[in-house]
Amino acid sequence: MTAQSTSTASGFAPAAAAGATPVEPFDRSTQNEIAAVTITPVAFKDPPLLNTVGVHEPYALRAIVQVTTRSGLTGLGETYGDAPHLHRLSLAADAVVGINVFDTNRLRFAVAQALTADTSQGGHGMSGMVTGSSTADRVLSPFDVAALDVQGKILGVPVSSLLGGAIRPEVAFSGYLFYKWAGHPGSGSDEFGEALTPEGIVEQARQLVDGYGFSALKLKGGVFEPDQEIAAMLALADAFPDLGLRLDPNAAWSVETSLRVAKALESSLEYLEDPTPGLAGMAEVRRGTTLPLATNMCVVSFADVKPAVEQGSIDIVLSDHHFWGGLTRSRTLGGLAESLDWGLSMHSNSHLGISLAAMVHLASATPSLSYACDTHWPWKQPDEDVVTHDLSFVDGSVLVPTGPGLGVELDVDGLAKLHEQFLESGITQRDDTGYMQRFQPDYTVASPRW
Ligand SMILES: O=C([O-])C(=O)C[C@H](O)[C@@H](O)C(=O)[O-]
Ligand SMILES: [Mg+2]
Repeated sequence: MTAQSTSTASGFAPAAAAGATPVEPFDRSTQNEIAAVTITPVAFKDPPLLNTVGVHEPYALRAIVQVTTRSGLTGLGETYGDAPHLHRLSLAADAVVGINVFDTNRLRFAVAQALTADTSQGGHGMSGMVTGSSTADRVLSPFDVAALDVQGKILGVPVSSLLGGAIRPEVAFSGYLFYKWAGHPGSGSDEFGEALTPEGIVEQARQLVDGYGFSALKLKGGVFEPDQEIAAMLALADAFPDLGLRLDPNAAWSVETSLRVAKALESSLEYLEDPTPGLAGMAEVRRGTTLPLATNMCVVSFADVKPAVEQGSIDIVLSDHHFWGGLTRSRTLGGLAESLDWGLSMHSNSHLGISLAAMVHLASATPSLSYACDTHWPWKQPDEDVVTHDLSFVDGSVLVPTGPGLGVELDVDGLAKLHEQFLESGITQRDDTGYMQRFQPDYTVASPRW
């Protein structure tokens, strides 16, 4: 998908324009205007990771956004690859042509305006585990990241410098543990093997800690009876007494069950993530436990912040530049967390190297970040990516790239291969539930389930 045009930028969205007078960008050079946008959907291999809505399909989808200026510089962004999201990205791609890459406010309003007539539903790339986040912010995100990548290349500085400067030279990540089948049905065992018991989870944790040196671990729960997940967390606490532990059932529990689990794990976790659905339910759980409550489900956009504060729903918000409007707006979230005295952590979906680089730059330049960031990285095949880079995990952390922009280079062959894989996969929209039902036809989703 390519949008190429010489038209000028779209105007400001009416709501955003109220009280604001559009001015000429400081950089009048047309050389830094966006001349073309290319959107390439890709698919990469993903193991059968279980969660409360089903199981990951054999391929995870992403879309790679390339933004090229009139001077021929290209910036990269990465986002979800579901069909409705691809459609919205293409609407936005047309709208951003002609905008100067330094004018990220204008990018935001052009994207919002391009989506006003869009009536397509769904396709948010999260298989139902994040609801209510802002569609415009999701679509904006890869354009914002790509614009910052180009800005960095023009100025010869890393993206972290454009976000206020790295205040830490490396970013700590948390290993992401999943219950999983040995392999996708019919394809034998993968290199991680089965993890369906507390012992299996401890063994998986050992693999991740040995391979990456993580200092924190998060278990994706909401898969088995809460007592089994409590047992898994206690076994992890026993095996890894020095690591920060988190449990995230993606709102699979009632308030009552959440309080029971919180009591059992009160001295073993650094936080409990989204035990129960909704701001009110979270607030009720929070009143009954001393365990900090974190979320990437009930506070997922700026509109959620005020009611969450009013109701006292959370202690920690998980940022994620993919649904908080890119790196520029994620900085705003960092500032809000700081002033609200919320802890700040970072959420992750299955992702490739562009997103890893963006996460590292953002985390390095976010003073209020108070926890190791989630990453799905270990579940990706090392030979599948769309960029070349020297990002690697040492003692659970990734060094912040110091080269211009994101510090990653497009791997044209890698991109072509993963695009081909996307076409061959036949997957057009993430559907963990539908995939699960192919093997367990009576499987249903419930929130809360227990
Ligand atoms: O923290 C979370 O809620 C997630 O990471 C949601 C993800 O979608 C994860 O559960 C997954 O991919 O199965
Ligand atoms: Mg979560």
